[in-house]
Amino acid sequence: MELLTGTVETITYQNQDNAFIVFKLQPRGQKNLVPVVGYFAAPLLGEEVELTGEWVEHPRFGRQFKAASFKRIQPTSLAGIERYLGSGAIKGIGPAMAGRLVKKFGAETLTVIELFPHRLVEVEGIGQKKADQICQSYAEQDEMREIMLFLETHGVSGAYAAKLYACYGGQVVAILQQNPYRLAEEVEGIGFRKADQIARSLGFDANHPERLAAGIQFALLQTAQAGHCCVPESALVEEAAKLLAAELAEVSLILQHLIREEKLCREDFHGTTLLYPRHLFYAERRVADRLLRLRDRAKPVSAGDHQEIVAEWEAGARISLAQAQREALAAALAHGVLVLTGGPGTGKTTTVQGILAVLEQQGFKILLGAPTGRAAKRLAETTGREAVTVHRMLESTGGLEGAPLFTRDEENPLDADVVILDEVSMMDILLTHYFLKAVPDGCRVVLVGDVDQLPAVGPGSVLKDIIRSKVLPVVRLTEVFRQANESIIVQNAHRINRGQPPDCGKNADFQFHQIESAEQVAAAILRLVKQDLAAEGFNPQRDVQVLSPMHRQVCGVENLNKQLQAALNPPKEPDLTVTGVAQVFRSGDKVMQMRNNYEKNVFNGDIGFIAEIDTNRIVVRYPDNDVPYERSDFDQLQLAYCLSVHKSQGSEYPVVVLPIVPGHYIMLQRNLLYTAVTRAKEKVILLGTQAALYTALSNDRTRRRYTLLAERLQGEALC
Ligand SMILES: Nc1ncnc2c1ncn2[C@@H]1O[C@H](COP(=O)(O)OP(=O)(O)OP(=O)(O)O)[C@@H](O)[C@H]1O
Repeated sequence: MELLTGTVETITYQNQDNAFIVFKLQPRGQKNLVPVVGYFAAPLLGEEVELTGEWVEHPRFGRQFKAASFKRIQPTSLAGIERYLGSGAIKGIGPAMAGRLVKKFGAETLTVIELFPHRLVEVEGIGQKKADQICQSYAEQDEMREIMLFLETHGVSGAYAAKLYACYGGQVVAILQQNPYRLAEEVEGIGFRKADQIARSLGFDANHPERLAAGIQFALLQTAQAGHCCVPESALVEEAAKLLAAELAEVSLILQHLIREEKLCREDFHGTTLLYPRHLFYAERRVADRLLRLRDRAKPVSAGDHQEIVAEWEAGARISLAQAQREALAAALAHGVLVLTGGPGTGKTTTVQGILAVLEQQGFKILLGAPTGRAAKRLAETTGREAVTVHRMLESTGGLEGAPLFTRDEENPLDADVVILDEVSMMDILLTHYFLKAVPDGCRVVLVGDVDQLPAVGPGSVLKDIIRSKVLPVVRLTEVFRQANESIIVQNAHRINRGQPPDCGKNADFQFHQIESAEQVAAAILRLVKQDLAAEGFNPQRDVQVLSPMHRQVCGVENLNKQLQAALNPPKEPDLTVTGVAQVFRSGDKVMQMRNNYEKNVFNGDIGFIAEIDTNRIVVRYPDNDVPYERSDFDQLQLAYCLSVHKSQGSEYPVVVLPIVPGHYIMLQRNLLYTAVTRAKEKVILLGTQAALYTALSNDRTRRRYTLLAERLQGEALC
């Protein structure tokens, strides 16, 4: 290992994700600049650093210094001090001011800022306020430097330093030494694994109680990520013990402690102890309470026979409703809560129109919404009224994932007599909780959705649980009104839902391409999208949506995205490419927002196109707005040429293309195929093997999610 000391001249490249950095160094006492590469947080321009590393010969870039670590040394030369101060690192000092400071205080400049800041006002252009600002910013830099050094010594990339500093200020080091596991709960972007890495490097024992407690919480949240609201105690202990490589008894002991301290919640149900993360426990309880209360407290409708009101509407609208549709209208008049479910073409929209009309006739103020932007847009189109996302209805004001902030709540409820929500199969327990909190007493709630679709990505199976409970009014529409010749997609969706193979014989709007190998399927998808469908007049980017059951493998989302990007949006010269998390973005790319971002007003599943791109900034054009992303937000975006079926929920596309190959067998489920097919309006193309198709059709074992919502609604005696 060699030592190399010098001044940082330019930062050539910096990758925020893995902290890989390339910069040019002016070695002390030498004339020529030297390229340096390494894995650490970037030093500041003009900073003096001492590098430890070795000289290597890069096949393309030639001789360079590969630094294993570096230490910052305060700049000593006048030019170095000026450069450092003028680099923008210190708030209130630009290059010109840096020059004036160095001219005035010379080699003592940094000492003056640090120890005699009252002298700063001697420099032209610095008043007391500016002097205070410089002094404070310098102190912060100093603290940051200390934190970075501390983190680097413990094997954590300095990229986390800014995050930690923003959260804890100067307390970071003290907090890390006391309980680094706090980070997993308190700092966005740091999970248990990272916190554990820091803790272990700080010398925390593998069986330290804080470690075991954090591991249990982490395991519990992972079950929520898999869609459960709660988990049996024995399963949690086993999972946490495996994760922590700890004894079951040790984990169990800490778990009891956490329960006593109410860090997580417990419910005994028929001899099984179920454990909940606190927020899901309260959400589930309140959703049940609220639904029962709303069911029984609806503002009464004006006198009149409900059946007559419905019949009157039918006559006026010149429509003859099916019996179940009539029941739905009457139930909406009679009860505070109504669930309306049914597959495609069973007349849900028509029924909603009827419900709207009869309730509006009562003089009720009605709001319409859906969990995603696309679904809200569709609802607006089919009803001809304003419909918004649930987030917008609740007037979201930001907050974090899992802890959103809404203006509308029990204290400031929605101004409505009726709220109708569509695509409720996509509502998880938390969003349902926030929604119901904001519904005032006496207001009617109509929940519409297709219970056979995949459940929400988030925890719970709200729609299914409500139906299972049998204590709230539910109308299930089963009669398919669309004729076979009108929509082969609808007919086939119902066949799939019954476990029967789709009819792919004659109709070009529902095709099955028998292809044996996954590689050939991927190649056929590219050809279809780029050539065949384009030749039929479909826009490959806007009209066609490729879906996939899985992320990995040749026909998985990741690979198909890469290939479709190369085929549909190849690099243009000169074209800037920006590397996000494991993917490359280019101008014009079709991308999807991966999680709710209340501040940017863009939500999980929204799709747009990259309108502007720069190393540190991307602007995505969504249908309703342009949204800028800074580098640190890039991980919120994913290429959307191909989407997982889960992510496509609630959206519709003219054409859906779906690989269905044996390699995806874990995910080959009937409701997944059903969800994918029902996304298409005009055409469905399945590519793969008959065997894989039959596997999907015959697998209707949808994994039951652990929730007790149905039991709570039924008033089961829970502890
Ligand atoms: N009672 C009825 N009698 C005759 N036709 C009906 C009846 N109800 C609905 N339809 C017709 O059936 C078709 C499907 O109805 P609608 O759009 O309401 O169903 P949907 O469940 O919302 O379907 P999708 O989810 O596919 O949009 C429409 O053409 C509609 O006009």
